[in-house]
Amino acid sequence: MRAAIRAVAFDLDGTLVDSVADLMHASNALLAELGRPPVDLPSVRSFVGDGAAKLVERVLAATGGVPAPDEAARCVERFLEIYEADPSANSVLYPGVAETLEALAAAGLRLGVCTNKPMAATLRLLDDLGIAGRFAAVVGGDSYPTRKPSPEPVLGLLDRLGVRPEETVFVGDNEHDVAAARAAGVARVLVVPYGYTRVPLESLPHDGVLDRFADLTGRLSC
Ligand SMILES: O=C(O)COP(=O)(O)O
Ligand SMILES: [Mg+2]
Repeated sequence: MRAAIRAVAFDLDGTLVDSVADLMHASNALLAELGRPPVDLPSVRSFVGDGAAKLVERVLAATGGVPAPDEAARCVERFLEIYEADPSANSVLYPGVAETLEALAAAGLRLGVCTNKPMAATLRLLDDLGIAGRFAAVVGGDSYPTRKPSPEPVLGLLDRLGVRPEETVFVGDNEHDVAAARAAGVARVLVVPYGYTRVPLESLPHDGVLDRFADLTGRLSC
């Protein structure tokens, strides 16, 4: 018999929040300080998903090249300083997210976030958008030695939520979410079609596409 679903784990960027405008803003503030040209929204969108250090590396590669490791590390630090100061000025929840989280929490489900975004910026963003209180646990890209597509942060999140993988549905937007959740052994992996995926969703081993985020409430029973 299949275990009943007791928890839902969510990816953040591209799944719950359209955050790319603020990531672009922080990237361009860094580039201006370096005397480099700005990057545009579609480029930044394609750079998101592997955490802040990779995002900055891709931004630098696209605007004149990646500097030596020390200098690149300073760029990541400066980017985070700028981004963490205001990660939500132009970021919005996708349609249906606030209502659906409220309905799931009211139904007694344990909700969690597993993102590759560093924790400090993640907590500030969730707080600014008014949904921090919905989550019983949050795991960021710097919470464990590895990030998604490793299953480690997913398993860490489930541990903090006090649920087993077979009692959990994971909702994400890209190939790292599907790989990490599958490797963690969750009951079901659902994907949203509006996020920042770099590969076609139909090529990924997920269990279904949520055409509307609100459809999630109907997809949690067997
Ligand atoms: O790459 C990031 O910083 C965040 O990405 P995620 O929330 O989609 O995991
Ligand atoms: Mg994502």
